[in-house]
Amino acid sequence: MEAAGYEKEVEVAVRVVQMACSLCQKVQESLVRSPPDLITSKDDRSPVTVADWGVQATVSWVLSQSFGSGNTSIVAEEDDQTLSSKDATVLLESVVNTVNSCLSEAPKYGFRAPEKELETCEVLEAIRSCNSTGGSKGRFWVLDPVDGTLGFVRGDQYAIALALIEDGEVILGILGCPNYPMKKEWLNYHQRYYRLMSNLSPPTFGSWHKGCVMYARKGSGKAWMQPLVHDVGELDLHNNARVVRVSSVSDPACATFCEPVEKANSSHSFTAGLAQSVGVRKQPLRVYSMVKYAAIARGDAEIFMKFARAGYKEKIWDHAAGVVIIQEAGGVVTDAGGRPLDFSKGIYLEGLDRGIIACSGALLHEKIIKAVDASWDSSNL
Ligand SMILES: Nc1ncnc2c1ncn2[C@@H]1O[C@H](COP(=O)(O)OS(=O)(=O)O)[C@@H](OP(=O)(O)O)[C@H]1O
Ligand SMILES: [Mg+2]
Ligand SMILES: [Mg+2]
Ligand SMILES: [Mg+2]
Repeated sequence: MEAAGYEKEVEVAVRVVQMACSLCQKVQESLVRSPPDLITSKDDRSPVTVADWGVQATVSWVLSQSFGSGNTSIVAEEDDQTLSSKDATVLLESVVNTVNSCLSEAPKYGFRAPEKELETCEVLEAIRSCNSTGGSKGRFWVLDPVDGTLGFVRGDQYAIALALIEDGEVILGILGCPNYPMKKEWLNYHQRYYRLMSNLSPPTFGSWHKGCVMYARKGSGKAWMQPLVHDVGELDLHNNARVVRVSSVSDPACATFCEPVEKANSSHSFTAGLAQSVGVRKQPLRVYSMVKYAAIARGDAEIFMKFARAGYKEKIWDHAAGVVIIQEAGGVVTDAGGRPLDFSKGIYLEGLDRGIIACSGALLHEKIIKAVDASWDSSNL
């Protein structure tokens, strides 16, 4: 990434996301092998795991160390409520161990490890301190420690998403995609491999570069991708990252659209109607997490649509990193009314018109927006 400010922020953020990817790979490996007292449910019945809390604590601790705790404001998905309750001692112990094991490897990622292992109260404090509520003034980080937790617990795709917002604008976005290989052709190999995982214990697990980290700075006109790394020598952003670009396909007949796996998160029937009306012929690519944004940014798919049920309010951590990466890779992201997503109104994307549409180019985007208008009134959304 060329020198134009935010060098330290980019370096630190990419490296801490790399570190978080490694944490998640280890937890996912243990979940797939021996399910699961490391998973629990939140009040809305969505899953949360040792990895969600572990990543949040680790990223919070590293950002505070790197920029000073007084200068580090973080909006993040998880809180410490469940973990602090009396009957969560085993879970909490597991989170603390996971965080300490991850931080002991900090030097591999160019950070200083803590002088001694973090105490339970320090881990809880690191999680709790991510309590910014965002807004239109000043600087804050936005973190989704594990996006697509459902995919994560199912041994499938998930992402670690970190963004920096200043005065309501997303300035940096980093997406760690531990199961999304540098080349999409490697995906099949990976999926076959994972299905076998519960019976096999391959000695090389974790040592092959089966994931990637993507990142972009607003206004740079470039988005980058780096393989997952396991040593400080491989971290060099100049030598070990390559520019990614959106697809040049603009004919809907040749385009692929992606959407959430779960019908509960986005109406599959509505998007199927839209796809048909604009002439998209291929089957939708249903992928967990912000890996969908990564897929558009690097040209593996052309369209991403999400239409949540009425009343659901999208959260900023589910989109901030992905939006800037797609935009800098040459794509377009708006709500269904064609307006930019507004990250300046707190933790929710307030005022979002119906749904989210991300496309590799303006032509496809315009077609989808028109199709939404044409079919919205007869939809049940
Ligand atoms: N009802 C409803 N509608 C829409 N969106 C919801 C809903 N409930 C949750 N969420 C948020 O969706 C995030 C996961 O989105 P995905 O695109 O990965 O969905 S899916 O799992 O592929 O179906 C998921 O992110 P994580 O919690 O980080 O996994 C949630 O923030
Ligand atoms: Mg969640
Ligand atoms: Mg999420
Ligand atoms: Mg999450």
